[in-house]
Amino acid sequence: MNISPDISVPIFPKSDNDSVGILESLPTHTVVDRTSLSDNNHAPDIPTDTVFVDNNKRPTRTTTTPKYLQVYECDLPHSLQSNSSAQLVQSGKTTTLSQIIKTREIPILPFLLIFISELLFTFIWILHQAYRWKPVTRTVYPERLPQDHEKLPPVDVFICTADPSKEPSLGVMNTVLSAMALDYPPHKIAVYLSDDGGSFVTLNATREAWKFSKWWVLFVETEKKEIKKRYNEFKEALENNSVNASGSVSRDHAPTIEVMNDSDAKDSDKEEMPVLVYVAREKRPSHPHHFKAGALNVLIRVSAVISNAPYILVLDCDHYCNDPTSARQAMCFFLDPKISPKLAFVQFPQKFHNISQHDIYDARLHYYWRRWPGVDGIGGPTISGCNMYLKREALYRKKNIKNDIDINNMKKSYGSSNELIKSINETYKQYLLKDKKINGALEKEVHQLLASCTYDNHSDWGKEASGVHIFFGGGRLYDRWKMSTLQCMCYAALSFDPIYVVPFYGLAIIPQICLLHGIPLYPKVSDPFFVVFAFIFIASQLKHVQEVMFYGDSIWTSLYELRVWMMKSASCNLYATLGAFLDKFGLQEAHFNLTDKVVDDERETRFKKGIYDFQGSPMLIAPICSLYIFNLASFFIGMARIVNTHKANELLVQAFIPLFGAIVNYHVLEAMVVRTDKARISPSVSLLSVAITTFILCFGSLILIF
Ligand SMILES: O=c1ccn([C@@H]2O[C@H](COP(=O)(O)OP(=O)(O)O[C@H]3O[C@H](CO)[C@@H](O)[C@H](O)[C@H]3O)[C@@H](O)[C@H]2O)c(=O)[nH]1
Ligand SMILES: [Mn+2]
Repeated sequence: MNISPDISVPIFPKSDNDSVGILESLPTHTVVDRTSLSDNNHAPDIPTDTVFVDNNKRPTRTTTTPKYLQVYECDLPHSLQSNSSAQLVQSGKTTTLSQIIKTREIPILPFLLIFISELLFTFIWILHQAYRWKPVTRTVYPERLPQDHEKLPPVDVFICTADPSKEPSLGVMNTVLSAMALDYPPHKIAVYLSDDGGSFVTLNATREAWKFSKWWVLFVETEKKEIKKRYNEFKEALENNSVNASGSVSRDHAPTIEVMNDSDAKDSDKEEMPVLVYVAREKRPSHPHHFKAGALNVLIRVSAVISNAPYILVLDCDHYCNDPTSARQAMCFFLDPKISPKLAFVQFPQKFHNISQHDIYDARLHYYWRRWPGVDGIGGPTISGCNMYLKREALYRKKNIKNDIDINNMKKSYGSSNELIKSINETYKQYLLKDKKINGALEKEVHQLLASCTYDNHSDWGKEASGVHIFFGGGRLYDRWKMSTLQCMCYAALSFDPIYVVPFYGLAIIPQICLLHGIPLYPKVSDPFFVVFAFIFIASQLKHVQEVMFYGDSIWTSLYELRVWMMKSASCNLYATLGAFLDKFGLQEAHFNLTDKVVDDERETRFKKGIYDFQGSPMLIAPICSLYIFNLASFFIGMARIVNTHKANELLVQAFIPLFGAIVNYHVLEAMVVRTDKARISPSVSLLSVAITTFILCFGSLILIF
């Protein structure tokens, strides 16, 4: 199931107002780097009272009720009736489970599990309150930046790609072109494309992009027809070039670094262009490559000896800049004398295109972005993987080495490359020769050292950076002991997101099993405490709806968000949590699968129509279906029990829980029994789910014997 599709759409001439992409103009958010107290060498002479950024602090809002906080009542001894057919074999004697259950007055385990689930919900809810403390939104004034282009600092742009069969060249090159065409002095931009597949398809496509970029970057409105023609030719060249895309990818190759240059330049091509560099780092099967993190580390080193810009924009290959002013906006923060000294990066939100009207998969991630102003106000958000402008100096943790001129210590920190160490100590210097060719000695250094697969093993910085699974996300730039409690709470809330799986499963199974056995877990409807219960539930739902609508989304978005949260908890977060534990205890290494960016027309149509696609692996779909069938069955059997035993007063809450789940996830039922299209839930997965449900119905009751 494609829960969060990354969908590329080609950019079109930048004068067309429909050029699209990812970097949106506002809001921008910043992060404070407490480890790097820079003196901001790169800032031009700017009076300290110049204001580039307006921190518009919204008033703190009051607390809210937890999403699933439930109150635990424990004085509930009940005679247990069971029609379970499950049988237990005990010391050679067969005893029905219901008999065992009947002999126990109070089953402790279900109460304990529900209590733990509620505690976890409460704990995560408390962590989330930190987001409400001090939300900040910011406004930038790019027009106040120095008018003299020479005063703007250079920017290196890093773009990562790995496999042209999954990440089609056209999309990748559109990203490259969007970065080259930023509204920024062209000679201050150097774009580095990292190709982890070491593929000639990507190398050739980069050469084609370089040729086209000369038209694109220097494009003027009157040449619109011409540029469209050129763009079509460029597209065609890429298509022809991509014929054997999957066969071109290699996991075992020497490094290739090619600076695109003007060997075929005509005299008329004298205008200044951004630098474009293709980098395929060395990869060997025997050496861990650390995925995107490893690729970015290589780009940091290679770019240091080629353009060494003090600021770095990181983009995924399908996240292009739709707003050409993003670099200037970022500079409003970096050049602000008050903000800059403690600033490590400026994070732009990720925006996705081709999202259907209702966004049934919650692909816009509004749930996530809604919280961003809250983290901004209390020290700054995490890096979200791409679309951020980083300060190079902060990456080097220069504060630690500022006074250290001992070359051996430097080599211990940064590895054996003299050129890299020189670049760290010096302020910005253009290393490229005029004809955009690297000189022989430097070329050797880049190939043999900086882009090699073993360089990281020989430097403290490399070991530290490579130790993080995906790049330096989530506070890598922070000294965790210097973070405020509130900021730690926000970061913890983010990291604990998958932990929801535990209380989610608790509430999706335990009350239902108890319902089937007539064991009440919650207050009676006639009990005054029931009102508290109902209030907490309704208030939490209404609070969610209010948050969604306050952000500008429709009421339906809250339903889709709830659905996606439930589906994720039931399936992918379950595996993610299990995987993390297995990895932690060394039982199974965590791995990374590249997201397929190829757009499948049929899937796209379904997506646009708001029809869920259940063609994913049965591993992902079966837990969702099983929980659905189990809850539906529990509801009906439970209702029959309530009617027969007149226990509505005691069991109503427990009947409501599966009913609520079944209504919210009606689309699962529809996909199993109503739909006939290709993307429905296949009968085999439904059957498997029925088997799993039967298993839970039979053996789930075991928890009642403790
Ligand atoms: O060995 C690899 C694997 C991936 N990538 C690149 O890394 C980027 C992200 O990979 P993708 O498969 O698109 O992962 P997603 O899960 O969609 O990425 C999200 O999650 C990642 C992990 O947090 C972040 O780094 C990304 O920015 C964020 O968009 C892409 O440009 C890939 O080409 C590499 O360069 N080398
Ligand atoms: Mn992606």
